[in-house]
Amino acid sequence: MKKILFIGAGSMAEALIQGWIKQKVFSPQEIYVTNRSDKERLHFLQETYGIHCMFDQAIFRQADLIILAMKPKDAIAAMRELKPKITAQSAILSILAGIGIGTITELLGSRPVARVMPNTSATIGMSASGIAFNNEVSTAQRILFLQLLEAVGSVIEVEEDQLHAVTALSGSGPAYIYYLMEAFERVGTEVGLSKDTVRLLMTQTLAGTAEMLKQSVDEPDVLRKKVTSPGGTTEAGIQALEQYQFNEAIEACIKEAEARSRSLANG
Ligand SMILES: NC(=O)C1=CN([C@@H]2O[C@H](COP(=O)(O)OP(=O)(O)OC[C@H]3O[C@@H](n4cnc5c(N)ncnc54)[C@H](O)[C@@H]3O)[C@@H](O)[C@H]2O)C=CC1
Ligand SMILES: O=C(O)[C@@H]1CCC=N1
Repeated sequence: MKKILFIGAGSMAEALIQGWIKQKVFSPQEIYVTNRSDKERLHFLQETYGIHCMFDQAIFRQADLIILAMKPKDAIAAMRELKPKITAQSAILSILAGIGIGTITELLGSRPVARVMPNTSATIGMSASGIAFNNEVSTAQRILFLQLLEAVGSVIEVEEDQLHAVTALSGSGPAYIYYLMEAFERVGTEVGLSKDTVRLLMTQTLAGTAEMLKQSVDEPDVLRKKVTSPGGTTEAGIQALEQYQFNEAIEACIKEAEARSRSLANG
Protein backbone atom coordinates (compact mmCIF):
# COMPACT_ATOMS: atom_id res chain seq x y z
CA MET A 1 0.00 0.00 0.00
CA LYS A 2 1.36 3.42 -0.95
CA LYS A 3 1.69 6.30 1.47
CA ILE A 4 0.86 9.75 0.03
CA LEU A 5 1.54 12.64 2.39
CA PHE A 6 0.00 16.08 1.80
CA ILE A 7 1.77 18.99 3.46
CA GLY A 8 -1.03 21.52 3.38
CA ALA A 9 -4.74 20.82 3.59
CA GLY A 10 -6.34 23.72 1.76
CA SER A 11 -8.68 23.99 -1.20
CA MET A 12 -6.24 22.65 -3.81
CA ALA A 13 -5.13 19.76 -1.61
CA GLU A 14 -8.79 18.86 -1.08
CA ALA A 15 -9.48 19.07 -4.83
CA LEU A 16 -6.70 16.55 -5.52
CA ILE A 17 -7.70 14.28 -2.61
CA GLN A 18 -11.32 14.26 -3.75
CA GLY A 19 -10.39 13.71 -7.39
CA TRP A 20 -7.89 10.93 -6.69
CA ILE A 21 -10.27 9.08 -4.37
CA LYS A 22 -13.18 9.49 -6.82
CA GLN A 23 -11.02 8.21 -9.70
CA LYS A 24 -9.72 5.39 -7.45
CA VAL A 25 -6.10 6.48 -8.00
CA PHE A 26 -5.49 6.16 -4.26
CA SER A 27 -7.62 4.68 -1.52
CA PRO A 28 -8.42 6.96 1.42
CA GLN A 29 -6.23 4.72 3.58
CA GLU A 30 -3.21 5.61 1.41
CA ILE A 31 -3.61 9.37 1.96
CA TYR A 32 -2.18 11.29 4.91
CA VAL A 33 -2.64 15.01 5.34
CA THR A 34 -1.18 17.58 7.68
CA ASN A 35 -1.18 21.32 7.91
CA ARG A 36 0.30 24.00 10.13
CA SER A 37 -2.23 24.16 12.93
CA ASP A 38 -5.86 23.93 11.80
CA LYS A 39 -6.89 20.66 13.47
CA GLU A 40 -10.57 21.33 12.74
CA ARG A 41 -9.77 21.41 9.02
CA LEU A 42 -7.87 18.14 9.29
CA HIS A 43 -10.72 16.45 11.15
CA PHE A 44 -13.16 17.71 8.48
CA LEU A 45 -11.04 16.09 5.76
CA GLN A 46 -10.72 12.86 7.74
CA GLU A 47 -14.48 12.69 8.37
CA THR A 48 -15.36 13.62 4.79
CA TYR A 49 -12.90 11.46 2.85
CA GLY A 50 -11.78 8.80 5.31
CA ILE A 51 -8.12 9.83 4.99
CA HIS A 52 -5.62 9.97 7.85
CA CYS A 53 -5.11 13.30 9.58
CA MET A 54 -3.71 12.08 12.86
CA PHE A 55 -0.80 9.74 12.36
CA ASP A 56 2.58 8.68 13.66
CA GLN A 57 5.48 10.96 12.68
CA ALA A 58 7.06 7.80 11.16
CA ILE A 59 4.79 8.37 8.15
CA PHE A 60 7.00 11.31 7.15
CA ARG A 61 9.87 8.83 6.72
CA GLN A 62 7.72 6.19 5.05
CA ALA A 63 5.97 8.44 2.51
CA ASP A 64 6.36 7.25 -1.10
CA LEU A 65 5.19 10.65 -2.36
CA ILE A 66 5.04 14.00 -0.60
CA ILE A 67 2.68 16.64 -2.03
CA LEU A 68 3.71 20.22 -1.23
CA ALA A 69 0.39 22.07 -1.00
CA MET A 70 0.96 24.93 1.40
CA LYS A 71 0.79 28.59 0.46
CA PRO A 72 3.89 29.86 -1.35
CA LYS A 73 4.47 32.42 1.40
CA ASP A 74 4.63 29.60 3.95
CA ALA A 75 6.56 27.16 1.75
CA ILE A 76 10.16 28.02 2.65
CA ALA A 77 9.54 27.71 6.40
CA ALA A 78 7.44 24.59 5.85
CA MET A 79 10.17 22.90 3.84
CA ARG A 80 12.80 23.79 6.44
CA GLU A 81 10.59 22.08 9.07
CA LEU A 82 10.00 19.13 6.75
CA LYS A 83 13.59 18.36 5.72
CA PRO A 84 14.75 16.58 8.94
CA LYS A 85 11.55 14.51 9.05
CA ILE A 86 11.84 12.88 5.61
CA THR A 87 14.22 10.51 3.87
CA ALA A 88 16.02 11.07 0.57
CA GLN A 89 13.82 8.43 -1.10
CA SER A 90 10.50 10.29 -1.03
CA ALA A 91 9.57 11.86 -4.36
CA ILE A 92 8.02 15.33 -4.31
CA LEU A 93 5.02 16.59 -6.20
CA SER A 94 4.78 20.35 -5.69
CA ILE A 95 1.70 22.38 -6.56
CA LEU A 96 3.22 25.56 -5.11
CA ALA A 97 2.72 28.53 -7.39
CA GLY A 98 5.97 30.20 -8.28
CA ILE A 99 8.33 28.12 -6.13
CA GLY A 100 10.98 26.57 -8.40
CA ILE A 101 12.27 23.00 -8.36
CA GLY A 102 15.71 24.42 -7.58
CA THR A 103 14.39 26.02 -4.40
CA ILE A 104 12.69 22.75 -3.41
CA THR A 105 15.83 20.65 -3.87
CA GLU A 106 17.93 23.32 -2.14
CA LEU A 107 15.70 22.97 0.93
CA LEU A 108 14.74 19.27 0.78
CA GLY A 109 17.86 17.86 -0.81
CA SER A 110 18.41 16.40 -4.28
CA ARG A 111 15.49 14.08 -5.14
CA PRO A 112 12.89 13.47 -7.86
CA VAL A 113 10.61 16.52 -8.07
CA ALA A 114 7.58 17.13 -10.26
CA ARG A 115 6.21 20.68 -10.29
CA VAL A 116 2.55 20.78 -11.23
CA MET A 117 0.10 23.61 -11.73
CA PRO A 118 -3.36 22.03 -11.54
CA ASN A 119 -6.65 23.82 -10.88
CA THR A 120 -9.61 23.22 -8.61
CA SER A 121 -11.58 21.46 -11.36
CA ALA A 122 -9.50 18.45 -10.29
CA THR A 123 -12.34 18.01 -7.80
CA ILE A 124 -14.54 16.68 -10.61
CA GLY A 125 -11.73 15.14 -12.65
CA MET A 126 -11.48 18.08 -15.07
CA SER A 127 -8.31 19.89 -14.06
CA ALA A 128 -6.13 21.58 -16.66
CA SER A 129 -2.58 20.97 -15.44
CA GLY A 130 0.90 21.88 -16.56
CA ILE A 131 3.81 19.76 -15.29
CA ALA A 132 7.60 19.97 -15.31
CA PHE A 133 10.16 17.49 -13.94
CA ASN A 134 13.74 17.65 -12.73
CA ASN A 135 16.38 15.26 -14.05
CA GLU A 136 16.13 13.05 -10.96
CA VAL A 137 12.67 11.85 -12.05
CA SER A 138 12.99 8.38 -13.60
CA THR A 139 11.01 7.41 -16.68
CA ALA A 140 8.76 5.23 -14.53
CA GLN A 141 8.15 8.07 -12.06
CA ARG A 142 7.44 10.46 -14.93
CA ILE A 143 4.77 8.08 -16.25
CA LEU A 144 3.29 7.79 -12.73
CA PHE A 145 3.19 11.55 -12.23
CA LEU A 146 1.48 12.02 -15.61
CA GLN A 147 -1.04 9.27 -14.72
CA LEU A 148 -1.78 11.02 -11.40
CA LEU A 149 -2.69 14.23 -13.21
CA GLU A 150 -4.46 12.49 -16.12
CA ALA A 151 -6.70 10.86 -13.50
CA VAL A 152 -8.06 14.27 -12.52
CA GLY A 153 -8.14 16.01 -15.92
CA SER A 154 -5.80 16.99 -18.76
CA VAL A 155 -2.08 17.46 -18.28
CA ILE A 156 0.63 18.84 -20.54
CA GLU A 157 4.37 18.79 -19.95
CA VAL A 158 6.00 22.22 -20.23
CA GLU A 159 9.39 23.79 -19.52
CA GLU A 160 9.56 24.77 -15.85
CA ASP A 161 9.74 28.49 -16.66
CA GLN A 162 6.46 28.19 -18.60
CA LEU A 163 4.66 27.20 -15.39
CA HIS A 164 4.39 30.90 -14.52
CA ALA A 165 2.21 31.39 -17.62
CA VAL A 166 0.33 28.14 -16.93
CA THR A 167 -0.42 29.40 -13.40
CA ALA A 168 -1.67 32.74 -14.74
CA LEU A 169 -3.88 31.08 -17.36
CA SER A 170 -5.26 27.72 -16.16
CA GLY A 171 -4.15 27.69 -12.53
CA SER A 172 -6.00 30.90 -11.79
CA GLY A 173 -8.31 30.50 -14.80
CA PRO A 174 -11.29 29.00 -12.97
CA ALA A 175 -11.52 32.16 -10.85
CA TYR A 176 -11.68 34.35 -13.97
CA ILE A 177 -14.56 32.26 -15.33
CA TYR A 178 -16.37 32.28 -11.97
CA TYR A 179 -15.93 36.07 -11.92
CA LEU A 180 -17.44 36.21 -15.43
CA MET A 181 -20.36 34.04 -14.29
CA GLU A 182 -20.96 36.36 -11.32
CA ALA A 183 -21.31 39.24 -13.80
CA PHE A 184 -23.61 37.25 -16.10
CA GLU A 185 -25.85 36.40 -13.14
CA ARG A 186 -25.85 39.97 -11.79
CA VAL A 187 -26.76 41.51 -15.16
CA GLY A 188 -28.94 38.60 -16.27
CA THR A 189 -31.25 39.22 -13.31
CA GLU A 190 -31.29 42.97 -14.10
CA VAL A 191 -32.65 42.17 -17.57
CA GLY A 192 -35.43 40.02 -16.18
CA LEU A 193 -34.18 36.42 -15.78
CA SER A 194 -33.92 34.45 -12.55
CA LYS A 195 -30.45 33.59 -11.27
CA ASP A 196 -31.18 29.88 -11.85
CA THR A 197 -32.20 30.53 -15.47
CA VAL A 198 -29.02 32.51 -16.11
CA ARG A 199 -26.94 29.78 -14.40
CA LEU A 200 -28.50 27.07 -16.61
CA LEU A 201 -28.16 29.07 -19.84
CA MET A 202 -24.63 30.29 -19.22
CA THR A 203 -23.10 27.07 -17.87
CA GLN A 204 -24.42 25.33 -20.99
CA THR A 205 -23.11 28.17 -23.18
CA LEU A 206 -19.66 27.88 -21.54
CA ALA A 207 -19.69 24.08 -21.87
CA GLY A 208 -20.90 24.28 -25.47
CA THR A 209 -18.32 26.82 -26.58
CA ALA A 210 -15.55 24.87 -24.83
CA GLU A 211 -16.62 21.72 -26.66
CA MET A 212 -16.90 23.63 -29.97
CA LEU A 213 -13.32 24.86 -29.49
CA LYS A 214 -12.19 21.27 -28.85
CA GLN A 215 -14.06 19.74 -31.79
CA SER A 216 -14.08 22.46 -34.44
CA VAL A 217 -11.28 23.05 -36.95
CA ASP A 218 -12.14 26.76 -36.86
CA GLU A 219 -10.16 29.31 -34.87
CA PRO A 220 -11.99 31.25 -32.08
CA ASP A 221 -12.31 34.38 -34.23
CA VAL A 222 -14.00 32.39 -37.00
CA LEU A 223 -16.37 30.78 -34.52
CA ARG A 224 -17.09 34.22 -33.03
CA LYS A 225 -17.86 35.73 -36.47
CA LYS A 226 -20.28 32.84 -37.15
CA VAL A 227 -22.33 34.14 -34.18
CA THR A 228 -22.03 37.82 -35.09
CA SER A 229 -24.78 38.84 -37.50
CA PRO A 230 -23.97 42.25 -39.08
CA GLY A 231 -25.85 44.94 -37.18
CA GLY A 232 -27.18 42.33 -34.80
CA THR A 233 -27.16 41.81 -31.02
CA THR A 234 -23.74 40.15 -30.82
CA GLU A 235 -22.10 43.01 -32.72
CA ALA A 236 -23.64 45.47 -30.26
CA GLY A 237 -22.34 43.41 -27.34
CA ILE A 238 -18.82 43.05 -28.77
CA GLN A 239 -18.69 46.79 -29.50
CA ALA A 240 -19.50 47.43 -25.83
CA LEU A 241 -16.72 45.04 -24.79
CA GLU A 242 -14.27 46.90 -27.07
CA GLN A 243 -15.48 50.27 -25.77
CA TYR A 244 -14.71 49.12 -22.21
CA GLN A 245 -11.31 47.73 -23.27
CA PHE A 246 -12.04 44.02 -22.78
CA ASN A 247 -8.85 42.92 -24.57
CA GLU A 248 -6.71 45.29 -22.53
CA ALA A 249 -8.34 43.96 -19.34
CA ILE A 250 -7.61 40.34 -20.26
CA GLU A 251 -4.01 41.21 -21.17
CA ALA A 252 -3.50 42.93 -17.82
CA CYS A 253 -5.17 40.04 -15.97
CA ILE A 254 -2.87 37.38 -17.40
CA LYS A 255 0.33 39.44 -17.32
CA GLU A 256 -0.23 40.59 -13.74
CA ALA A 257 -0.89 37.02 -12.60
CA GLU A 258 2.20 35.75 -14.45
CA ALA A 259 4.31 38.50 -12.90
CA ARG A 260 2.96 37.62 -9.43
CA SER A 261 3.97 34.00 -9.98
CA ARG A 262 7.51 35.15 -10.83
CA SER A 263 7.57 37.38 -7.75
CA LEU A 264 6.53 34.41 -5.59
CA ALA A 265 9.62 32.61 -6.90
CA ASN A 266 11.77 35.41 -5.51
CA GLY A 267 10.16 35.20 -2.09
N1 LIG B 1 -6.38 27.18 -4.94
C1 LIG B 1 -6.09 26.91 -6.21
O1 LIG B 1 -6.94 27.02 -7.13
C2 LIG B 1 -4.70 26.48 -6.57
C3 LIG B 1 -3.68 26.55 -5.63
N2 LIG B 1 -2.43 26.14 -5.98
C4 LIG B 1 -1.33 26.19 -5.03
O2 LIG B 1 -1.65 25.26 -3.99
C5 LIG B 1 -1.11 25.72 -2.77
C6 LIG B 1 -2.21 25.75 -1.75
O3 LIG B 1 -3.17 26.63 -2.23
P1 LIG B 1 -4.59 26.65 -1.53
O4 LIG B 1 -5.03 25.26 -1.25
O5 LIG B 1 -5.48 27.54 -2.31
O6 LIG B 1 -4.17 27.38 -0.13
P2 LIG B 1 -4.91 27.28 1.28
O7 LIG B 1 -4.59 28.56 1.99
O8 LIG B 1 -6.35 26.89 1.07
O9 LIG B 1 -4.15 26.07 2.00
C7 LIG B 1 -2.81 26.23 2.40
C8 LIG B 1 -2.55 25.11 3.38
O10 LIG B 1 -1.17 25.11 3.75
C9 LIG B 1 -1.09 24.86 5.14
N3 LIG B 1 0.21 25.29 5.67
C10 LIG B 1 0.68 26.54 5.78
N4 LIG B 1 1.90 26.52 6.35
C11 LIG B 1 2.20 25.22 6.60
C12 LIG B 1 3.29 24.52 7.19
N5 LIG B 1 4.34 25.21 7.65
N6 LIG B 1 3.25 23.18 7.28
C13 LIG B 1 2.17 22.51 6.82
N7 LIG B 1 1.11 23.09 6.25
C14 LIG B 1 1.12 24.44 6.15
C15 LIG B 1 -2.26 25.62 5.70
O11 LIG B 1 -2.55 25.18 7.02
C16 LIG B 1 -3.34 25.23 4.69
O12 LIG B 1 -3.87 23.97 5.01
C17 LIG B 1 -0.52 27.10 -3.02
O13 LIG B 1 0.87 27.01 -3.16
C18 LIG B 1 -1.14 27.52 -4.35
O14 LIG B 1 -0.25 28.35 -5.07
C19 LIG B 1 -2.14 25.61 -7.23
C20 LIG B 1 -3.14 25.52 -8.17
C21 LIG B 1 -4.46 26.01 -7.92
O1 LIG C 1 -4.19 32.23 -6.50
C1 LIG C 1 -3.15 31.56 -6.37
O2 LIG C 1 -2.03 32.00 -6.10
C2 LIG C 1 -3.29 30.08 -6.59
C3 LIG C 1 -2.34 29.58 -7.71
C4 LIG C 1 -3.25 29.34 -8.91
C5 LIG C 1 -4.63 29.41 -8.36
N1 LIG C 1 -4.60 29.77 -7.08
